[in-house]
Amino acid sequence: MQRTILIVDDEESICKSLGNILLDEGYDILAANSGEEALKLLDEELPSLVLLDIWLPGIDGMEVLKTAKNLYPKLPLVMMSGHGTIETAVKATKLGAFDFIEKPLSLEKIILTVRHALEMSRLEEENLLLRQKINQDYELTGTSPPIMELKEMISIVAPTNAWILIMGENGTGKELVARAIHRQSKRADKPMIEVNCAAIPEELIESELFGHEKGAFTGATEKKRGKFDLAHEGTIFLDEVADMSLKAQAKILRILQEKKFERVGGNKVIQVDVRVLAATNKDLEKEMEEGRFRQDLFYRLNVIPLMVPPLRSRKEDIPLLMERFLADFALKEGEPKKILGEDALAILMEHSWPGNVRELKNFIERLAIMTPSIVISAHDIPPLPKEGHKVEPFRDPVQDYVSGSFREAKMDFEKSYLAKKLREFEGNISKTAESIGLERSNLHKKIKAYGLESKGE
Ligand SMILES: Nc1ncnc2c1ncn2[C@@H]1O[C@H](COP(=O)(O)OP(=O)(O)OP(=O)(O)O)[C@@H](O)[C@H]1O
Repeated sequence: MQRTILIVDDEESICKSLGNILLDEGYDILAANSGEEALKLLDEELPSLVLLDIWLPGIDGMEVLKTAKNLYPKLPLVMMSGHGTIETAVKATKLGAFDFIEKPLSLEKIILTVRHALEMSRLEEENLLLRQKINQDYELTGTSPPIMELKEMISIVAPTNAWILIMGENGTGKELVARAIHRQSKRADKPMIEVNCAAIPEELIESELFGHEKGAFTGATEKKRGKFDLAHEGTIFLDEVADMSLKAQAKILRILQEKKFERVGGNKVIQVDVRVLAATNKDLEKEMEEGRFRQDLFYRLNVIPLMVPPLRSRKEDIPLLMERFLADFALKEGEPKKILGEDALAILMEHSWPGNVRELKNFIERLAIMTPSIVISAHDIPPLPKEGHKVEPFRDPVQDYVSGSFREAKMDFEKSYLAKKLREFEGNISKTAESIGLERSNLHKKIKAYGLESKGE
């Protein structure tokens, strides 16, 4: 693409000689001899870069810089001055100038700076477009009440720095939720680093998370930064957090509490500022009860819980999701988008999708590949498994009680509530009783009645 450079200098001869050199380099050139003229040309011609003298009659270079940065924040401006002091250079940089070149001008330096500035601005533009594309890929599709509620919650909690535990069955979109939170947070410009906790071997956990120095162990052929280090000022996303060994959980807990660590084989303490998001498809209450998940880690991570609903509880989203997956697939393959016939849709709406959105997405991709015609009809759909749901890690309490009596439901709720509260206070009956506003003796009776005796008492 042809780039236009605006040269602003009150000395006609500088405009001319600079202009000729840059013209030879293949750029289009505009010139202005005053600040007023420069601002007018900026408005009319939208150049790609400005070379701007500081000393100008009327509106001076610094003022032009300020106004231009205000109106066109992405425009690179390179300041030039014959009486340059460090202070003016610092001031110009603070106002957003790309660079500062002293007069007499070195032609080599000018050419290099111009190339560098234009390359930077091209990369910034490209980066922006890529980010927009990625954000689209990570958009949470759906307009059902549970998804709207989830989106609303995300918009409330994302801008805070709160730690969030995202729960839900496999394939419901927990990772998308984590990305949405990061994107809507104040840390959006910094990285979100994902850690698949289930995939890291226990013996490598420290080196993965904290990094290592060269030669720290056999195979450590070079220094490596850890995930926490890479996520500094950004977000770390601990996926499958319940699939770590207890030993690994203890290690993670320590760093989450102290927010500092040492690289393996190093002795420098590294301090990090990270926001932690975690996700799991397991029922952590049960995992804790059965001793597979540390309570202290649970309380540390679960500052705000978010539940991603299974697809079967928001079937009205299925048509929209299908449309999106068909469109994404067509774009990826460079083929025309296929259309799902009414009869085909009716069959797919019937299915319970135990693998949730991931299963639906894979199924739609397969259908798009296998169906030769543009319209996908009922006879193109292979038989769907008629199974009941997989064992669900999360219960919907209301669903569970529709067949029982009110009394049973109330007792069951009371029992889980008390068990949870007792766990929170590590089995201490006095503290639990005080916290929930119940007489100690009364709590004792209930603990006995529900068989909730804790080991400590
Ligand atoms: N609401 C949604 N809109 C669009 N795509 C979605 C939505 N929910 C999930 N997906 C897609 O479904 C797939 C699974 O989503 P994701 O990986 O976020 O699920 P998950 O809950 O983290 O799964 P797992 O527990 O197995 O790690 C991804 O390809 C994702 O893009």
